[in-house]
Amino acid sequence: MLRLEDMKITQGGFHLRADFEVSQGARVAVIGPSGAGKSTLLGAIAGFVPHAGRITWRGDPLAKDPGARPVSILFQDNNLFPHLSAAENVALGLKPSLRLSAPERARVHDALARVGLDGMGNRRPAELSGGQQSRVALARTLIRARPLLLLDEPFAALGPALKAEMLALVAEIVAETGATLLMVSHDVADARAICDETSLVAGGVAHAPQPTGALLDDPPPELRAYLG
Ligand SMILES: Nc1ncnc2c1ncn2[C@@H]1O[C@H](COP(=O)(O)OP(=O)(O)OP(=O)(O)O)[C@@H](O)[C@H]1O
Repeated sequence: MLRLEDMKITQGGFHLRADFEVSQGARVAVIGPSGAGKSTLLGAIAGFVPHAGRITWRGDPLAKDPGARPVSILFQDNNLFPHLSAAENVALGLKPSLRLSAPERARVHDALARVGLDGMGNRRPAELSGGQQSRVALARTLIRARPLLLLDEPFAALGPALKAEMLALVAEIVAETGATLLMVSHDVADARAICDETSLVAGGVAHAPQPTGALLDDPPPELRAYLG
C-alpha cells in the first residue's frame, strides 16, 4: 500500500495537501484543473518535489534518492534520446552506462517485444511513429520492474485510436505485473477506460481515490466545475 501521510507541498505561493492511501495493485486516475498540482503530486511520490509529511510504501518511508524508490515515471514528452536507438533508450532504464550483460540485453529485447516493437530495437526515435515512440518510453519504464507506475499524461499527444491502444497496453501490463498505477489525465474517458479509482486534485487538496464511475457520474462541485 502507498500512504501519503499528512503530506504538504509548498512551491512559491502554491500549496497542496494529501492524506490518503492507495491499495497495492490499484489503478488510480489523477484528474483536476490545470495547475492544480497533479504533476507535483507525482513528482513528490517520485522524489523530485520536496514535501512535509511522510510517504510510505508497504509501511516503509520512501528513500530520499529518487533512483532508490520503487517507482517508474513516464512523462508526456517521453524523454527519448534522439541519438540513441530504441533498444538503447530502453536500456537506459536498467543502466545509464549502457554496458549491458547478455541477460540484461535479453531483458531489453523482451521489453521491446512486450510493447510490440520486436525487431525495431535498432531504430532511432526519428525512425519511429509517435505511437511507437510512446511504446519505447513505456518499455523503458517496464524494464525497471518497479511496483509503482506513475504516468503523467503520457499519451496526450497521440490520436484517439493510438491512445486507446496504449491505454489498453498499460492496463494489460499492470494486470500482468501487479503494479500500482497512478495516471494523470485531462481526459476523464481515460479514467473510465482503465482506472477503477480516481483522485481529484483541486483547491489545494489531492483527494483520496474514489470509485471512478461513482465519482464521475455524481461529481462534487469542484469536479463539476472542472468538467464544465
Ligand atoms: N518549481 C516551481 N516553483 C514554483 N511553482 C511551481 C513550480 N513548479 C510548479 N509550480 C506551480 O505549482 C502548481 C502545480 O503545478 P502542476 O504542474 O503540478 O499542475 P498540474 O495539475 O499538473 O497542471 P497541468 O494539468 O497544467 O499539467 C502550479 O500553480 C505551478 O505554477
